[in-house]
Amino acid sequence: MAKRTRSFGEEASEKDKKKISKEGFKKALKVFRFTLPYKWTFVIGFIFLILSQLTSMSIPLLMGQMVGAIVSPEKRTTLPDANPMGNMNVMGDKLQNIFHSAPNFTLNEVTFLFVVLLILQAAFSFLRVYTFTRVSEQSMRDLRKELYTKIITLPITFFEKSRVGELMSRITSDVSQLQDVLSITLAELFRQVFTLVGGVLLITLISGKLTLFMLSTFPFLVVAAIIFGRFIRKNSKKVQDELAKTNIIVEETLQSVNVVKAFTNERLEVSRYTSSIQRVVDYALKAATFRGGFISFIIFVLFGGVVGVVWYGGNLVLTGELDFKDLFTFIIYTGFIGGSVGGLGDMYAQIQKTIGASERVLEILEEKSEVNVSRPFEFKKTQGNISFENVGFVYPSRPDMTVLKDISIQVKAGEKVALVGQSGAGKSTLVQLLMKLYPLTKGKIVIDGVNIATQDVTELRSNIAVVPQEVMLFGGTIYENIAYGKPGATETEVYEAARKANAFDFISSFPEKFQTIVGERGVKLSGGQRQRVAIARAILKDPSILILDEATSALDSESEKLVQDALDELMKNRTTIIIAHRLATIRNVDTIYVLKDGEIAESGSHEDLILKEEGIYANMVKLQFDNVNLLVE
Ligand SMILES: Nc1ncnc2c1ncn2[C@@H]1O[C@H](COP(=O)(O)OP(=O)(O)OP(=O)(O)O)[C@@H](O)[C@H]1O
Repeated sequence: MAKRTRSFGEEASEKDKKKISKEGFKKALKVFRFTLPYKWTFVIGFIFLILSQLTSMSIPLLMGQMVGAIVSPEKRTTLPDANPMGNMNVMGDKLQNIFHSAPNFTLNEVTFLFVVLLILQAAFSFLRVYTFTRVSEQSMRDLRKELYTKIITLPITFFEKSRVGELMSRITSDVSQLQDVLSITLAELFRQVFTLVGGVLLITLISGKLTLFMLSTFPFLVVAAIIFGRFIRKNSKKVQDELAKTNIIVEETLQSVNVVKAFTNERLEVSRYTSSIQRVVDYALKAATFRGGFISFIIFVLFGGVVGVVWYGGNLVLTGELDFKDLFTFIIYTGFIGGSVGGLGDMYAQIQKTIGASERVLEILEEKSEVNVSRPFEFKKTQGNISFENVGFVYPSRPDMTVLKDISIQVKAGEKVALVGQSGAGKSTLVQLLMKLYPLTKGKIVIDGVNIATQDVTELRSNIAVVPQEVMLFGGTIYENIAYGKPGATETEVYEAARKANAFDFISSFPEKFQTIVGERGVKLSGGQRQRVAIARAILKDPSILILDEATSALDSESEKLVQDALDELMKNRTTIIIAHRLATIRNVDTIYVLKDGEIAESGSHEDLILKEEGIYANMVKLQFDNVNLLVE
């Protein structure tokens, strides 16, 4: 994961940030349980981090010694020769006295030490980066896996209240944020605190007076950071909100580009987009004014501080209170400390973002799954006797509207029934309840004597196949799309299913045959062809219960015959529930149920119902018949 580079003073995304509270911290820690299996690797990484930090912190000291060896070589303790390797013991003694004023080393010695230090530093840094990345990559893989498993096993009610884009961003950007923290931010935070505390301690050892002088510039920095920070945050938030609105315009218009074009609203959309991005620029410039002011102020104070330190330290050198090389070391440490103070602001923003991300991730992880994928599943075929007993239902998202009041339907194994009724009568809802997509409000649904409320959803749904109105194909080959009905199906089984579904011929007519790519980026299949692929998929699944949600848009008669024949093949020996729109197709079913106001208003065979005077079904048939006649005329 690449480090997110952010310029000094720039704010992290405002909406992603959370106030740092005890609760937030606790939650963030919960997400980090995914690192536990790799804790020892993490500890090793941490040791390397400390070692690399110690080596970094020694650099200014050695630089001071180097300067000392250059500017006043006469004061150095004499050594017999310039060969540093032969005098390790003497070097050891000198190292212990590194804080004392006399320059200890010859230029060669100190250069040698420097090289050793740099090699160590390089090795430690490499090992630190590698081990931390290892921990973060592995633990975030585990987290992503658990998150995806959780999302895909959540009940449909969860998806009704969440947007797909949002869920995607949890798996992608929220987890990336956590990953950044593990591989970069934690180490950076430690480094900066270490540099700050260690640096201040070291410069205090060099000169307490000068340290106090240097630290006196800090309050200015802190007050400025608080005042400017508030304005910057306010404006950055506005920029981000406006940017989000701009993105929504792009997303919505691209998704419904057909509508935009049909209504020739390109000009309108361009002007909507233009004014929105202009507002982004306005707010961004306002924020930039504060950010620029803040940065110039900080630069002024930082460099002013350095000038002040050089001036005051220079005076101490002139009065003999401080050695020149120590002043040099002091100034470099001051630079280190300044850098870490500047970085801490960004760290704070990163931690806030992390808390936000971990809260959102946890929110999903704490939802209740309807499927346990880790439990082995054994397929048990049902016979397909279905009984709806006084079923009542209200959608959880619309508690004020009773969709189904009291429905009782018995379907024996192998029977075919049809549900008819006006649009919105609750036909689709009833079959969704059979698939246990929602819990019933009242009554029960029993399959082969088992109340589905107590049944495992995988067991239940593995016995049901749906051929929906709008067939969705996955991006992939036709072969893969059919085989989706039975993962692991043999080639012969897939071809056989395609043949039974009347799909073999049209598939064979494509140059790539079964390997033709369909879906968003592939070949567009016609409505009838898609239906036949869906039927082949269902044939392969070989369920005992079949749900057919009839396509409302009539296919042309040839295509309709092919689809109908395929459906007849599919329906053989299966309990079938047909959600019917075109009544002509359900004449032969065993029972037709007419839904009205959440209840069964009429039921019986086509012949029975058609004879009912003023009957709802008889009326519907008459209406459709009249329409067809009108069309023919
Ligand atoms: N997920 C949902 N959340 C809330 N209300 C819903 C949901 N799905 C459907 N409804 C409402 O429930 C009622 C029944 O819808 P349903 O889709 O079952 O009707 P239908 O008879 O299948 O209609 P159509 O013939 O148009 O497909 C409608 O008023 C609909 O607005």
